[in-house]
Amino acid sequence: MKDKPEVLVITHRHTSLQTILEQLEDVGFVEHCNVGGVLVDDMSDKKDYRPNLILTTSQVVYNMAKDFISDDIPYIIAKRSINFARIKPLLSLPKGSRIYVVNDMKDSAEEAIETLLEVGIVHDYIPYYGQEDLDPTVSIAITPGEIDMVPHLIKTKIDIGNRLLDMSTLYEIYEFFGISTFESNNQLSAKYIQSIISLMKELNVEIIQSQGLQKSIEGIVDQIEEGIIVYDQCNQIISINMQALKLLNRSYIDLISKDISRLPKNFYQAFMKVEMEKENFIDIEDESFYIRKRRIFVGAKVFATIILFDKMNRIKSIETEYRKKGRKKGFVSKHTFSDIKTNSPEMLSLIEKAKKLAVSDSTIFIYGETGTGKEVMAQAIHNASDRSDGPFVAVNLAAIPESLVESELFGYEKGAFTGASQTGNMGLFERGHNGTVFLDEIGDASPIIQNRLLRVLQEREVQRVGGGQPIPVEVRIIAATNKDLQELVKEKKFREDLYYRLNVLPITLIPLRKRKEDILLLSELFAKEFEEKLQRNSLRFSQEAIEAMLNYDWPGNVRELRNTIEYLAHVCEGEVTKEALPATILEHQDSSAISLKQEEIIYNTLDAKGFIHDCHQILTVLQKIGHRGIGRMGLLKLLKKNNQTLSEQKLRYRLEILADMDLIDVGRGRRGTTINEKGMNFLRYLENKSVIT
Ligand SMILES: Nc1ncnc2c1ncn2[C@@H]1O[C@H](COP(=O)(O)OP(=O)(O)OP(=O)(O)O)[C@@H](O)[C@H]1O
Repeated sequence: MKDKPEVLVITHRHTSLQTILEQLEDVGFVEHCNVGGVLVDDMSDKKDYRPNLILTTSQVVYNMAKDFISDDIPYIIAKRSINFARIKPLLSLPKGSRIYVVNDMKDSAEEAIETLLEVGIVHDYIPYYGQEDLDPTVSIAITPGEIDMVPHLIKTKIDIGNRLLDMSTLYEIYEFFGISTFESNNQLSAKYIQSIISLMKELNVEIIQSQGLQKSIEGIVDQIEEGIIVYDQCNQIISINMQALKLLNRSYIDLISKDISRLPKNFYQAFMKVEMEKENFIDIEDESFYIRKRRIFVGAKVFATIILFDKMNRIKSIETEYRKKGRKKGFVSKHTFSDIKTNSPEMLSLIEKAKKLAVSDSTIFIYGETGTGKEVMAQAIHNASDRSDGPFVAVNLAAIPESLVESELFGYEKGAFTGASQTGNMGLFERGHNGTVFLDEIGDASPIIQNRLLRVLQEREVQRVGGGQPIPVEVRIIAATNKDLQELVKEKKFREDLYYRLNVLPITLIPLRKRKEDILLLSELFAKEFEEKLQRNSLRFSQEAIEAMLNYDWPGNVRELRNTIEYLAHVCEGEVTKEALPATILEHQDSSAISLKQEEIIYNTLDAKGFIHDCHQILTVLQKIGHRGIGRMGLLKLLKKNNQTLSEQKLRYRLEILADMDLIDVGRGRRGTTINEKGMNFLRYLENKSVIT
């Protein structure tokens, strides 16, 4: 069995620790993680604390614990809420009383006051944490579990018990480990709603409302953007959020604690007839709605029902936005391996490897920083494979909203909802049949998407929304990401089993800063492209501009370089000076990197033009001639003797470049051309570089 991740709870007080551990057990969290606890005062440097997550009750406690735990362990500071079941005595206190709130530390006493105020129990609170001076006019004290600390003189002592982790903290912990809070064996939501119910039972609803207690309960459901209604097994509405009230055009008082049949008739009928756990699309009063209904179980017993609903046009506008962002590419791939321009030996050997992998049918996993050409590579692989006649379907997983995943990836049956096409709609996997599906930004897939993808990869079939037979799909998967998936797996944010299914044939693209030779090559290529597009004069990069571009890190890689050149093609006439470069490049000159040697810059410039070999020959001849110098025709002859056949025009152009770079001095009249000191240094550099033959 796989080891469960570990959570270490660190508190100051024993009772808090006990309460939190019990609560984590109650909500079923211990099924997912091993939970341990320690009092901060008991921590020792003899022990090696290495949990996956630390949960502490305050920043102060975390700071105290820091001596014994490594900085890189993530931590959550718990927000704690009052135990609703224990607050009854507070409701009968005279309004505006002066009350001590007693706790072991100033921070925790103040936090308890804040919580009391937040839930609407408003009095004149004074934090008490053991001060000597007592205010004789105060006769009431409230404490969350520290009854022994309450001064003897205080007449009325109310212990509201230890505070519980509030829902947002519980959600944060679940989210950290990528545990879906809606999984059927997960009782978090159920327990949460159960606590609301027991509160409702125990307290008179009117008192709660007058005290504003419901505020914190709704606070949570209100954060959800869809309409949400929760009703219990007696059909009583126990929670309803703002969005639902807006969609139903009703007020809170109209519906809370009322029978579910009190909802507007059309909605009530629609909610009752929709299928559980399915995407349902229904027309209500000329408007299409998306409805999803699910039961919450405690053990095997149905405990409550949640309805999530929203207008289709809001979902559609999310969809439109998504289509704009994620699906603009269509189903064809235009790039081939020859579009991947590079002079980098590592990239060239990577391309050779990719060509070999292309012919296999296995899943390919491309890792690379943003803009390094992952999609270009994926398209090239597709076009070099046996599937090149089939479709290439690109899916950007970071762009698909959760509510659309199912229908986008797997399609839907005809009539699944109003406005759906009569023939139904194919999902992206079906569209990719006999071709390639490119899953871009796979590292951004939510746990739910990850689950569904895993199922498709395992079973190689999809089922459309709205039922029907499973449809076999024959696709090759190429996945890509710029995230460290292994790290995400370690952090439990990415399913390990999915990772291994994807990471069959890995390819890692090299960032531009690690293949500086490509900066000039690609700059020249992009310059040509934009010169033609914009009908501009050809761009020439000054030596200083080149140096600055080589010294820049290009975090957006090839895409950033391309955008930069497009910008330069617009703003520069002819020469690109250093000053013309975008501010980001000038501001982020990587001063920590050893700036490139001058020879290296010259080399890169000549290499980008494909002139290295010719210039090497020219400089060698000039070196032999020495300071006497030689005219162009004489040089041409000597080069010919060395089997170097250049036309006069080509030689003239190369000499111009060498002179521009200040490697040779071109004599006027009878004085010939000579190599200068800088040229000699460069020649030595070339000779040391083994690539020159
Ligand atoms: N070697 C290359 N030669 C020419 N153009 C390239 C090369 N690599 C990338 N490009 C161009 O750079 C841009 C970014 O490439 P692409 O979209 O494939 O990157 P990506 O790694 O998929 O980016 P992201 O992670 O942001 O999705 C595109 O315009 C692409 O054509």
